[in-house]
Order: sequence, then C-alpha cells, then structure tokens
Amino acid sequence: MSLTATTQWELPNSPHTPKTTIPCIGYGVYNAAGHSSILTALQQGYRLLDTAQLYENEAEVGHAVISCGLPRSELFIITKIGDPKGGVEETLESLRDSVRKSSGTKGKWEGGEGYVDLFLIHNPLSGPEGRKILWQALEKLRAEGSTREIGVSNYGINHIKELLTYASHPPVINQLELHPFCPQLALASFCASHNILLQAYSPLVRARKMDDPTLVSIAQAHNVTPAQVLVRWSLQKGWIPLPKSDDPERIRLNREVFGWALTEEEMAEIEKLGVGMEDGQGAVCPYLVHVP
Ligand SMILES: NC(=O)C1=CN([C@@H]2O[C@H](COP(=O)(O)OP(=O)(O)OC[C@H]3O[C@@H](n4cnc5c(N)ncnc54)[C@H](OP(=O)(O)O)[C@@H]3O)[C@@H](O)[C@H]2O)C=CC1
Ligand SMILES: O=C(O)C(=O)[C@@H](O)[C@H](O)C(=O)CO
Repeated sequence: MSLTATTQWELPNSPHTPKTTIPCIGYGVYNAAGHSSILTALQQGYRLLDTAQLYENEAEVGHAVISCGLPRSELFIITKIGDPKGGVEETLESLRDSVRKSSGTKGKWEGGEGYVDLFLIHNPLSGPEGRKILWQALEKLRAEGSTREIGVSNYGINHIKELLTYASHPPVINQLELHPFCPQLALASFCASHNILLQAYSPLVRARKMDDPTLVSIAQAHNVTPAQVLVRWSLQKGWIPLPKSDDPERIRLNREVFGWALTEEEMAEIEKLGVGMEDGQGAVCPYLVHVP
C-alpha cells in the first residue's frame, strides 16, 4: 500500500465494527507553545493530536478542536493518564476531566458530546495494582463512549502480558520512544505479533542527531532535511510518528514526507545506526519498558 498524507491505519484490536482508523502521522504537543502551534499543525494537515495530563495543555487542545473549523470526526485526539487517583471510580473521574478538557466540551456522562479517540496509560510506573485500576477505569470510560479506544505507552513485554490476563480487549496501541537510536526490536516484534500498533514518540530524537552523517547524506540525496528522513523512516517501519515543533516552517516540513520514499538500502543503512542500542542506550526519555 502506498503512503499518502491522508493514509489511515485500521486498529486491528479495536472492539468496534468497523474497526477504528487512525491517521498515519500525528502532531505531539509535549512542551508545545500552545494554541497557535496546534492550530498551525491543523492548518498544515495534521489531524492527530497527542496530549497528556502531564503536559498541562489538554485544554489548549480542546480549544483548538472547537475553534479550528474542522469537523470533529476528521480529528483524532489522544490523551494519557499517568497514575490512578485512588480507586477505579476516582480514576474514572480524572479520565472524564481529561475528556472534558481535551474535547473542549461537556462529556457524554453529563449530557454533552465530548469524547477523545484514544486514551492511554502514560507509563507502567504505578505498579501492578495501579496499572490494573487504570485499565479498569479506562474500560469504563470506553464503555460509556467517552473514548473510542484505549491503549498504553512505555509498556514493556511483561506489562503487556500482565494486562492481557485481565483486559477484556487487548490494547490497540503502545506508544513508545522509537527512532533509529532506540529501535526496541524485541518489544516492537512482540507488539506486532499481538496486533498492537506502535506510535513513535520523540521520532526526531529531540533534534539531537540532525548532523548525523548517514542522515545528512540520505537527506541530501532526496533534497529533504534529516528530520524528514527520520519521519519517513518511521512511517516506512509501519509506525505512527508524532513529531513536535513550534516552528511553523518545521511543522509544515516535518509532514512533507509523502510523494518520495527511502529505498530498501537506505532503510537498512539507517537501521544500522541502532546496532548496540536495542536496550534503550540511545533513548532520550526515561527508559521505562523494564520497570517492574
Ligand atoms: N508517551 C510518552 O511518554 C512520550 C510521548 N511523547 C510525544 O511525542 C511527541 C514528540 O516527541 P518529543 O519528545 O517532543 O521529540 P521530537 O523528537 O518530536 O523532537 C522535538 C524537538 O525537535 C525540534 N525540531 C522539530 N522539528 C525539527 C526540525 N525539522 N529540525 C530541527 N529540529 C526540529 C523541536 O524544536 P522546535 O519546536 O523549536 O522546532 C523540539 O526541540 C511529544 O510532543 C509527545 O506528544 C514524547 C515523549 C514521551
Ligand atoms: O512527553 C512525555 O510524554 C514524557 O513523559 C516525557 O517527555 C518525559 O516527561 C520526559 O521526557 C522527561 O524528561
């Protein structure tokens, strides 16, 4: 299948018929400057926005959803919760608060129409009991229609195996740090074998490798930037990259990754950059997939 700017992937583990689809690229808002950057991203064609309780900008995402002029059905809004707020019911209230903020409107449980498309557990740090409370609250949120899908982030193989012992449906997505310097090969292959799609966070390696000679030389060959090579590599791996920028020109360019492709040889050359970094040595975020 050829990739285009409007390609959507089906979520194989979606419990819905037809299965929910998700844009193949998104805009991440961690540390983003706010409403104006988010609106620029939407104007430039991004339709997926990735926020979190931690980022303290869910309300700015909600404001953009309401003010951007696009039909809500064209947007895909993701948010995340880090830890439980007591038991399942208290945690459900916290999830609902996020839905209200991120959708910019009242939620269904209070007579409104607000919903998000995907709610993730941000990381596995709350331990086995906490993770179970979070998932049970998320299942309730999905059951009432306040999120279409639920999933995880920074989950390692053991966390997913644990989740599968009590989940009514497997997670649709695992959002991970994924780029050439953090390839997470074993985890990526485990997720693929369980139909869990991968979202690639920090796909630009937080701009730390823009002068890497391999990336620079491949970028020159295609008359693009090293950032575009990183995003295109991620797409061709079958992941959903979430590049972040506050610069309008970079926001535009980071998504100009269609209509050209990396060759198999270039893909393999970039893959080699991660040899020896399979256990997270090249990670730029705290490496969480091995926490108990
Ligand atoms: N689930 C999780 O635990 C995590 C999720 N995420 C998600 O992933 C998103 C992206 O990850 P993030 O960590 O922000 O890192 P990215 O890899 O997207 O890098 C962002 C950095 O790269 C710079 N940059 C962007 N475009 C270019 C370019 N074309 N050339 C040079 N520099 C550029 C940005 O600066 P500038 O703005 O000035 O352009 C910024 O400093 C987050 O916003 C968040 O949504 C991120 C981390 C953890
Ligand atoms: O962006 C996120 O979702 C994160 O959890 C990370 O950015 C994390 O907070 C971090 O990078 C701390 O340095």
